[in-house]
Amino acid sequence: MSGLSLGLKHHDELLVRDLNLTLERGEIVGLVGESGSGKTMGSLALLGLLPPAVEVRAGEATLDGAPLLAGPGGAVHRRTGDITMIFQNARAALNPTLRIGFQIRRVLTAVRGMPRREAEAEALRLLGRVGIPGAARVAQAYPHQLSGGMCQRAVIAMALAFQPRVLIADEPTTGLDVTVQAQIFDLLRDLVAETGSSVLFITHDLAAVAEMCDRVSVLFAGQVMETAETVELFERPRHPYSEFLLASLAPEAPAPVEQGQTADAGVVAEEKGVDFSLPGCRFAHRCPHVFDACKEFPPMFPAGERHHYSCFLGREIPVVIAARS
Ligand SMILES: Nc1ncnc2c1ncn2[C@@H]1O[C@H](COP(=O)(O)OP(=O)(O)OP(=O)(O)O)[C@@H](O)[C@H]1O
Repeated sequence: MSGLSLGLKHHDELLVRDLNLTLERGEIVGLVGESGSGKTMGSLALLGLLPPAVEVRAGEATLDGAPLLAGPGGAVHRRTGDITMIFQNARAALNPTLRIGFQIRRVLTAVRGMPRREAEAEALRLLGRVGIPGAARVAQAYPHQLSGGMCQRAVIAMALAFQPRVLIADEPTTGLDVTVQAQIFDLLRDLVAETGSSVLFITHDLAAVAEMCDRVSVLFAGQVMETAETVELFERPRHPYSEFLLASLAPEAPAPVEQGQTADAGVVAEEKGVDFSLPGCRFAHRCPHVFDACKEFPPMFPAGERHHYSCFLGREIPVVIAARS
């Protein structure tokens, strides 16, 4: 995905600005950011499922070289199931009036054209594959009869039924207890290794990124602040916002508190103070290093082969900006 910009219809401001994202086969890429930073809208654009008030202003996306999204207007061309998404509240993603097994079987017959008998057996195999004990019994159950963790496993089984090339996992373990969370992480990692699908892992939790992701993009108020391999980001962050997030992860260091914001062990809080109509860096109002250059929108500067960051700090200030200030 390159240069994706999203805006509210009839408004000039951009909700997401110039989002670039690449997923290699079998790779888990994290999109981390606080509530409202645009993680979900960015992925919904790929699915052609943006809410009516939100539109694609610019950007393109391809899937295995084939065009997927061509903005503005954002026409989406994809085969059903090429990209599937799992959400935080798995129970809500399931139809409460239909048995689990039927819901998975329906995908297999409708999307993959499997005969009914074969689909029945495959649905049970998938339920077993995602670690559901007693798959035959669970296939007969309704969603309300399952725990939250079991519902998420069933939703992952349904996602697998599509044989997706890309799985978007939007906060898939929020609300689940830590043991179940760890099991779901293990499951997703195993599935990626097994199927070669790619995962776009959306989260507000940097610790989850450390555990799950090969690479990560850090989003703040619709602007990508930094993108790097996960280890590189943790060891050599270049953006002040990434540094701020990482500092909040360190157990011995009290989280930096800036202008009323608190950070809780790498879990990013909700951002409320951004004026989306201003042209400059969106983190400027919270940045301890803010200077004149930040009135302009910072491009992505390279810090390594797969490491880029959007900040003028430590950079030559472009002549055009120096002249204005
Ligand atoms: N249905 C909608 N119609 C119009 N604007 C929306 C809608 N849903 C979200 N937005 C706006 O789009 C922006 C990005 O929201 P988005 O849901 O993508 O953030 P997010 O990072 O996924 O947050 P969260 O972690 O809370 O899900 C926000 O400014 C939000 O107010």
